[in-house]
Amino acid sequence: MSKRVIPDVDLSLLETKRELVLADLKYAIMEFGFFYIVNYENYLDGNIVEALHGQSEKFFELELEEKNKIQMSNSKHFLGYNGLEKENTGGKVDWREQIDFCSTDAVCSETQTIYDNLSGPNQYPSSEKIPLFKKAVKDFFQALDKFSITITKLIFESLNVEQDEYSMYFNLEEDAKNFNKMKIIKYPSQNTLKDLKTEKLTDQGCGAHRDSDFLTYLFDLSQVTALQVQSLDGAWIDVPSRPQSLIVNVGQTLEYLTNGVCLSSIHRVISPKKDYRISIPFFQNVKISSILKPFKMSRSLIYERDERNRLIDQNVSFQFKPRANEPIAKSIFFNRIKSHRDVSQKWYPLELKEIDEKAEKGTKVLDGLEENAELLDKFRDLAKLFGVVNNTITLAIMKTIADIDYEGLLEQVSSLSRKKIKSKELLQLITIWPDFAKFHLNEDGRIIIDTDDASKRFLVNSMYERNDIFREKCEKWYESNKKAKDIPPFDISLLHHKYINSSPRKKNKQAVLLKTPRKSNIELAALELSSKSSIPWDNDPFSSPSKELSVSPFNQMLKRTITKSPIKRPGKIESKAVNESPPVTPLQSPTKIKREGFLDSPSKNKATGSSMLERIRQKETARKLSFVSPEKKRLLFLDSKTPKVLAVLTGLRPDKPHSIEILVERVVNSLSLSLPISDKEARELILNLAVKFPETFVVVKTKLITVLRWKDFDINELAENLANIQSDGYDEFNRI
Ligand SMILES: O=C(O)CCC(=O)C(=O)O
Ligand SMILES: [Fe+2]
Repeated sequence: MSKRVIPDVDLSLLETKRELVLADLKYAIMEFGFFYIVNYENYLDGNIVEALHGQSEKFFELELEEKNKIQMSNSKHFLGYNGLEKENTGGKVDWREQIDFCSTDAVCSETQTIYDNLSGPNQYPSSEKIPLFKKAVKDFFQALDKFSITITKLIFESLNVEQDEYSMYFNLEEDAKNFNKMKIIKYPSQNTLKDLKTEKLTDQGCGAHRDSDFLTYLFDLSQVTALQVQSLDGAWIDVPSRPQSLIVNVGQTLEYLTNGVCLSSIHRVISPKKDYRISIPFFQNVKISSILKPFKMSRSLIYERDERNRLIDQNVSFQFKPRANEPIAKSIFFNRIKSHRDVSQKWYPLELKEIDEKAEKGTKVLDGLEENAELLDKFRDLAKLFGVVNNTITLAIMKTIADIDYEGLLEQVSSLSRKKIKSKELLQLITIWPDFAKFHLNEDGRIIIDTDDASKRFLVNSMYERNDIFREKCEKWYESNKKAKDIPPFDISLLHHKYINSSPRKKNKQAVLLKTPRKSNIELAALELSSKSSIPWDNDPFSSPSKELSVSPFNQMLKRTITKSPIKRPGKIESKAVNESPPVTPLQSPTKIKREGFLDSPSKNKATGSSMLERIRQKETARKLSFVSPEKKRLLFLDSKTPKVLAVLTGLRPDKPHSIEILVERVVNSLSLSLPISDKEARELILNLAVKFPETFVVVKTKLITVLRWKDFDINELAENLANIQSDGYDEFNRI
């Protein structure tokens, strides 16, 4: 994982291979939040950037006294120069000097609120000392204001967000002014810093943080690598300086607007060892009067987001959350107040006092927002856990009419999450969403989930929406309990109460047990397998004859076994590509076994009217249906991966032919984090789409190249159909 490299987006391919560029972009913003833009000459004049770099060298060579003439504290707009030791991140000094500019410059709109002070006149160094500096800055802004809009349009195109939806956040016309910012930064080398002989010295060039803007474009012409980004598993990976390429990273505003689909990654700068480094980040913002509201993202993107989020390590903080119904300017403004105390003391003493007082009261001020970081972190974990629980119960109720045993659920969820989930955490979910599933106590005093009730709530179609509903509920709970230290777990003594009330119902429940399974076994097996989607192909349970379908937890459930296998110790995220299947835990309530015995009695069941003979027949049919040949199992296993491949294709243009080889690469890359698969497997999956969905996909083979073409499709519709299609058409590949 830590060896993974930051992806490239090659703009020279935009004219000829637009869909490839869009797919690269989508992959980069969703899986990394960081990427290089290469070959951008047609869209951005590299000379402008080089000119500014040259002027920046000259500026930093000026005497400190000269630089301090334009120090930031002169400006109530937070614009100007800051020398060393003026900025902190995470309570430590950032060893860098820098000058801040804004693109709106003197175009200062009428000041209606205090936040409008974010725009104002820039401060430039004396034109006698460096005559070309001001022009270089202005040219840079002009070029980047325009370039950033080009990239913005591509980003939204790659995510299928229509211009109508996002145009309110930007001035999209040519040469329109947006509120963008820029810094020119110099990081002294560790060697020179040593001479300072200060106790505060560390190698922190800039502490770990996430940018709160929309997108950041970083020019790093010194060619000194110092920037690092944290990958999903928490490892720091270098973002090397590369000639003729610029680094772009997703800010929290884009992450928020896309409902977490885009990833805003944590990054930091380590002071360079020998040589100083100059970098120029351009911070693109949305209109600062905007009140942000996330776009409705497509289901397939939400699915990909959730799959990715399952891999995120604990350290990555909760999603950025702007103040409800307040302009983004307020957040940016309070950020500035917090970061630049000397400016605030002079220009905004009351606001600074207010922030300090709040901080003292124990409420952390995060990104200028008044937030309870610890609680938000808990929600982040809880949202991940909910995803797993939601998935598990949904699949379980499709496979069984038996009640789900709480302890079994806990073990199952632990094994799928690859860490020990505490009962408390599961009960916290119920606090947040009490009606999510009905929990009861059974005759033995064990907690069970009433599957009858759950099946009404858990329609598989709404599985993704449930994750979103949960997030909304978290937000609501958080809004009214911001000061809470923790989320209280649901009080199980209340369950007892419920059981007594609902005990007459229990009798009917037994009748329900006679129902035949709600789904065909084929469908069930496919669903079951999709729950194992994070197991790499090499670990395919069907590749080795010794690993039978019965290893699956859900199959165990079907077999009504009560054997409990030990929980595997949770591994670190690095161990994602495990060499074995997750441990097996039965979900079914042990009490169910008793009921089966009861139901096997010769009497006719009152509720369903089925005789013992009928029940034996039903059982026999179910047994026959549950026999699946190893080849069929393999095909079903493949089917379980098809929705993911479809999700990747939704990011590409439907009206054009796509080379199979390029698609293979795309699928393998896009799924590399959530579902590592081989080229061979990806090819098989892609080609098979034309067999499975001949109405939608067609494979065309020419002498030189094999391509896939397809009509625009609804991923949910295809995924649903998938379960109904018999998986026996694979040898048709040979005919292609
Ligand atoms: O200078 C760099 O490489 C990164 C700077 C940065 O992340 C920032 O200022 O937000
Ligand atoms: Fe940054």
